[in-house]
Amino acid sequence: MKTAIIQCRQLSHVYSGKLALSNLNFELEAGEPIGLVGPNGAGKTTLLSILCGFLRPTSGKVSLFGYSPGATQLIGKVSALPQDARLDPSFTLIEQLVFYARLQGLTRQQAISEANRVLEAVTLSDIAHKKPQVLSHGMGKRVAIAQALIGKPALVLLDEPTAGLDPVNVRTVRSIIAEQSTETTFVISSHDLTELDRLCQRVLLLEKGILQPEYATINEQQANIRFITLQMEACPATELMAKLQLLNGVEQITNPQKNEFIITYNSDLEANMDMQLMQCISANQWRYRQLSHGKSLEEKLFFRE
Ligand SMILES: Nc1ncnc2c1ncn2[C@@H]1O[C@H](COP(=O)(O)OP(=O)(O)OP(=O)(O)O)[C@@H](O)[C@H]1O
Repeated sequence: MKTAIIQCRQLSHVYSGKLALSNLNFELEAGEPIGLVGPNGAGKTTLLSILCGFLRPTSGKVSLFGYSPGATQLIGKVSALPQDARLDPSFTLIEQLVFYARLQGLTRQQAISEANRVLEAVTLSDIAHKKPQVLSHGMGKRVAIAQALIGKPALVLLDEPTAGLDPVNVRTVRSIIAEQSTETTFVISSHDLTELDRLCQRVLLLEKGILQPEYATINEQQANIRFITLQMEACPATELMAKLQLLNGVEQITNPQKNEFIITYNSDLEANMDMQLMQCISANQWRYRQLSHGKSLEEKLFFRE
């Protein structure tokens, strides 16, 4: 039986009269990264701060691996990257990482080797002996992630890890998370749904402090009902939808935004729907931009029926 790494029961938080989290109940198991999404002010940072032990909930129960957040038993097991992580300008990167590794109880030699390991994981070994002043914003974020990876924690909480990063750094952070996910479960809060879609199989959606229960996991769907998301170059939407509707197995077509179509189909009736779609597009000399299986996370969360 899988054990819960995070358990929240009737968890609420109020800031001087303002309800930020309302009666959250959920349980998460170790595994693939977990996304935490919601509009500004939804309560994501509040929830992560409670999980880190920085903030005590107003009411309810939270446990990580069976312990209260901040418990000494969780040192080395749980770590966090805050939204605005800061580095000390007076010390080199390796000195700061060694310091944090020592705080976890490692010997000096172990701490040096661990600091080098995490710097390598975020591909910054070449500037290990530089001070933080040389870091770009993206590199600073990667050092902070390196710090969160010290001691190979089982759970890492990342608040907006890619916010404000250029596409190259976003890609690097994404691959760091993907690579480390074999031994660490990440909980990642982000506004970037495309990013989370690539990384996460499971998503928690918060709206005004309330967890939307049906979206605790996003990948459940009836086995034979499948989706294809089709992005087209400019095309006659009404004609395209009418023609696709005639294809064998198609149940429904929606057009949530310009040049984007979601085809719902029954895979028992038509297993090769993508081939059928391509043939229909080609026969009509339309041009497509992208065809992907499934719905995007944005569709699942914000265009739900
Ligand atoms: N220290 C505080 N004092 C009072 N209210 C606060 C405090 N921190 C957050 N809030 C309020 O609690 C609610 C949840 O805020 P929180 O920062 O957790 O949301 P969020 O989902 O992380 O938002 P964002 O996406 O903008 O970072 C908001 O209405 C916010 O104004």
